[in-house]
Amino acid sequence: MRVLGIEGTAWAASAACYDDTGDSVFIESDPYQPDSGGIHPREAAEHMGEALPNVIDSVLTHAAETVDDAADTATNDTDSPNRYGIDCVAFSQGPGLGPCLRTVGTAARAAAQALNVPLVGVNHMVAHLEIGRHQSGFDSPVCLNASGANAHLLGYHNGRYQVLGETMDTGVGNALDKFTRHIGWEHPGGPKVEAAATDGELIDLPYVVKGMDFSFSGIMSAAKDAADEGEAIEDICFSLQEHIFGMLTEVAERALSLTGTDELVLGGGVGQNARLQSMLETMCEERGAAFDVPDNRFLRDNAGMIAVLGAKQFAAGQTITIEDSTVDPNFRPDEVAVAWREGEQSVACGRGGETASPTDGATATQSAGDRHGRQRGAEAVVDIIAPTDCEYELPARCVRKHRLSKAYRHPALDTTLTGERTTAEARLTSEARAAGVPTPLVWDVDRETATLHLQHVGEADLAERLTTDAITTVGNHLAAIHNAGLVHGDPTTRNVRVGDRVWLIDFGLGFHSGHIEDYAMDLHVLRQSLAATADDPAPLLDAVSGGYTAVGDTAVIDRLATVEDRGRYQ
Ligand SMILES: C[C@@H](O)[C@H](NC(=O)OP(=O)(O)OC[C@H]1O[C@@H](n2cnc3c(N)ncnc32)[C@H](O)[C@@H]1O)C(=O)O
Ligand SMILES: [Fe+2]
Repeated sequence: MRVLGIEGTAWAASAACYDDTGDSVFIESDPYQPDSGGIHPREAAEHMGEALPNVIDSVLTHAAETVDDAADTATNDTDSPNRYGIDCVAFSQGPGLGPCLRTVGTAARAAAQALNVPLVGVNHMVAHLEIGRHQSGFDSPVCLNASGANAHLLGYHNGRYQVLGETMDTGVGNALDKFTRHIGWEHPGGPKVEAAATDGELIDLPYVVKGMDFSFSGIMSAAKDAADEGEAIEDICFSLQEHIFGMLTEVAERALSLTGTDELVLGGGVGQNARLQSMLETMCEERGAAFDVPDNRFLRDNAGMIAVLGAKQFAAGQTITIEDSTVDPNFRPDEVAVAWREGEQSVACGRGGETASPTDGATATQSAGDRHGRQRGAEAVVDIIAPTDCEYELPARCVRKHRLSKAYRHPALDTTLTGERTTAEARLTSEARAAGVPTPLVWDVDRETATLHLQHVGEADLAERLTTDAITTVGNHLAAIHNAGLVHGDPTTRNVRVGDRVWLIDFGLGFHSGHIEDYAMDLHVLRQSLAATADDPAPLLDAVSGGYTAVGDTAVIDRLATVEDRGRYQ
């Protein structure tokens, strides 16, 4: 099969021919370079209008020259529209800049009609991740897309690419580009930040992770302010990379931990960054997970990824009529019916929990959910310990939680984060308990070694025993802590323990707040973890709202709708 792919969502006017015999991809691209500032949508669309016909022509010329390789469909008649051996035209239907997308849509319709072949509409974000899965051969990986206008973690579950986590404001590339524009550098800024970062030293910038979601607006303002105040640009660039890529690597690790999968692929233009690649590689190595990055030509915007996914969609019968081929600037990846993977394994197939062998001193008396003495989460190692295995006397059922130092992170940032989170966890765990919510008693906290001694609670993680009753209780508990001005920060199904009661644990990302936006984010993080891992999420999602409303403020539920509907492509 041969597919003509067409891309042009923002800056790359690109066409490609994918031939599944031999898995070959021929790409021809013509980038738009703004004279000054960032991408101007109208100028970019004009560029698409001029450049697309040329790149399509080059690709068709290549297709005609190599048509013998696709002899099954081609004819030798030089007047036949099928002399290129093309079976369908696939194009980026969204997301992207409206004026650019409309130009691409027009070019794709014209090409499909001229070649007399069907049209396939491709979601650009799904294409960024499918190319990684295609090239790696992984079964059901977590996919980190780090592109210009977006940043998110996706995994296949219940017939869709579910969003495990995403930016709550700007895309990662756009965040870097906004900073470089502020200091007067030409677009695109990402590669220039990478080059400048080689000589930098760490300065303090905001680091914002909320469950598996994250935000870049605070860090961008802080970086611009630092530049205005005369900080060395190399230091800002270095620190931007350490913070932003550290955040992305951390949430990727959380997603691996939550889903239980051990495969990660990277996609998107920012994925070309060597520091981001090495952080992810180190993180995966530490966990024993497999990591794969496609070649640069498939990371930045390109029509090759559109043609490869187009071929999969075509084979699954996903062609569209001209009438249905309107473009969608806000096309979300989780709107796509992933027909080409029907019946395949979910990303959450391994979510039975992470375990490692017990260490010396671990007791053999664990409850059902703790199959071994040691649990390794995304952040910490938790050992169930005997009362005698400590310098001071402990009650019988105890855990020692040690936050691990992460080799992928800058050492100074690592020390700050592990220390702050250890202290926050001790404080907020106790405060939530005082607000009437079951949480472990805190026996001791040592910020220096990032270690806590906590009461052992519950029998299993909620992830292993998802019931509407338990979720309703989690809704009650979240409302109760919010009523007390506390935010959990990471209430996924791995941070709730169930047994005789329902316990909230792991307040390491918790903080004090009176803002309903922060409360709504807690509910969003919980809902996202359910939607991405539960077999039948609908009743569980209802239980979150039901439980919350029974105890808390309905304004938070209203805000949740806004948070989840928010257009996040900037
Ligand atoms: C919707 C679509 O138009 C958009 N595509 C897009 O923005 O182009 P993409 O090629 O995926 O990513 C471009 C971004 O990638 C950044 N970038 C490129 N090389 C980089 C590098 N070495 N380090 C950091 N950022 C880099 C650029 O600065 C720019 O912000 C998207 O996928 O979000
Ligand atoms: Fe892109």
